[in-house]
Amino acid sequence: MATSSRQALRSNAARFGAAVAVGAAVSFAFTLYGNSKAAPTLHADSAVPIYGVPGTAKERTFIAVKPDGVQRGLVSDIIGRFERRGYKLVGLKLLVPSVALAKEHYADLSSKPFFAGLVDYMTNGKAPVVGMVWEGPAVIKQGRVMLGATDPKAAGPGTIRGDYCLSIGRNICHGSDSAESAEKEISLWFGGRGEVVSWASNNDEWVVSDN
Ligand SMILES: Nc1ncnc2c1ncn2[C@@H]1O[C@H](COP(=O)(O)OP(=O)(O)OP(=O)(O)O)[C@@H](O)[C@H]1O
Repeated sequence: MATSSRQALRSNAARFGAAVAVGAAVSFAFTLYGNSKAAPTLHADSAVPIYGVPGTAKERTFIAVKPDGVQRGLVSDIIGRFERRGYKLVGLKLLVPSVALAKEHYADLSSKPFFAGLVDYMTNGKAPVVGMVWEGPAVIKQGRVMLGATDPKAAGPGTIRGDYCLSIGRNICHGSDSAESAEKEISLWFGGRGEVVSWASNNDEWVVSDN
């Protein structure tokens, strides 16, 4: 990883740590001087940006089941794999993306010969897209590992694409490939107020604790 990326992660983590400390202090003061009801679990860490904090347990990534995955009834399998791994679902929506959204999402591929077909396949409404935000340690990198290689013919068995696909043009899913992509894509697909929900899982103690 480049030094600048490491510094960015450290500074993100430091900012997150500071936000948590402030949140804890406010919560403590509330317990002492406010009414005695426990603080709600939802939005307990509302200081976290919707795209999460890379390099921490609050790292987030954008995962999508593309129209072929929805049409083929693979949504529950893909969600199930992330849930069983221990990742936390913090955003979920079903939509036919607009042409503008698909073009912005795939902007880096705009000069490719398959771009027009890719945008049409994502937006023509023959099936919707399921957009998701998943949270947990190293979820950006591990999400890509779980999806498998972009070209399913190179994807290993046990990966989503290795198990279910044959063609690069019908590879059923998408996952952010870096912290920068995750920030861009989560903001693009889940920019609306309240569309990403921070919540405390009762499993955290059993899944993400390092003792
Ligand atoms: N040669 C190709 N022919 C047709 N479609 C392609 C081709 N290469 C890529 N695509 C489509 O464009 C998508 C984005 O390609 P990209 O190179 O960004 O790979 P990726 O980041 O692994 O894929 P994704 O962004 O979907 O996770 C691919 O998932 C695939 O659907």
